[in-house]
Amino acid sequence: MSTLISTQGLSVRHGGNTVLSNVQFSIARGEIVTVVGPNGSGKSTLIRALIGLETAATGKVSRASGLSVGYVPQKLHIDASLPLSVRRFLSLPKRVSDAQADEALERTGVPGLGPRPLARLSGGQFQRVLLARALLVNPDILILDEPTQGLDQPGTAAFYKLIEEVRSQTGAAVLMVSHDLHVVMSASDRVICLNGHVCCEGTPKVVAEAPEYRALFGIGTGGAFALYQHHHDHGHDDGSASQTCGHEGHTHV
Ligand SMILES: Nc1ncnc2c1ncn2[C@@H]1O[C@H](COP(=O)(O)OP(=O)(O)OP(=O)(O)O)[C@@H](O)[C@H]1O
Repeated sequence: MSTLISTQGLSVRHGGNTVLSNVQFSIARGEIVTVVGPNGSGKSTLIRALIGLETAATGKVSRASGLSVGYVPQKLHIDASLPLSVRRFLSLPKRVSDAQADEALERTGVPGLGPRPLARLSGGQFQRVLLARALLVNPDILILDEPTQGLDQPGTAAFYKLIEEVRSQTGAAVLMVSHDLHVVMSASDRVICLNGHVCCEGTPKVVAEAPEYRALFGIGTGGAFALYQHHHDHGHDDGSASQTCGHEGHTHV
């Protein structure tokens, strides 16, 4: 398996706070990996570090040479008065032909939106346009930070189906941050549960059964209460080392 991006002992600080500590991460061609974790657990920071938007305090990030990344950020505020059409937006920052733009919009299920003002799209249409723009760089890896934010359940399910289609058509790896736990569990090859460090990771099944995951997300008998009292002295089925999982009073999502 060829690794596209990896980190070795990555720590990131914001001000005096260590937001990520000692993260080992890697993603290979064609994999769908999802990062889950409570609010403020460092998910966006990890994503941003992977694409070079955050500086490592310790450790490092390695990217395959010539890697093409299609990135959909968590937030993109579009001024409602900005007279920017979908078509023009798709040509930022790099110009694309009408044929390429049409194909990308077709592929993401929103054909014909080109002339529409970007600021007046629905949430679901906007996410699909963002995905179309990310696909235009012919990515080796698509990185999506909470791509279904604000979408209803059918919209969310349709979006993940689309992501899977893109993966099977292009072979691109997909790295997502998500709060849609149920969908994550069915749509990902691998799940990483983050809480300032990697609490647990593995196949969706392994993670769903991991005590750290269940505690963080309030699943099972202990629920949210277990957040404050559970222990992490256990081994993992996948042979990875035991980890300690510190909590700073996060509530579950
Ligand atoms: N630029 C910054 N300056 C200072 N602190 C920051 C900055 N960016 C993030 N942080 C802090 O780092 C921590 C992790 O933030 P991050 O956005 O990575 O979390 P997250 O897991 O993506 O959260 P959410 O689920 O709420 O989107 C938070 O405590 C946040 O306040």
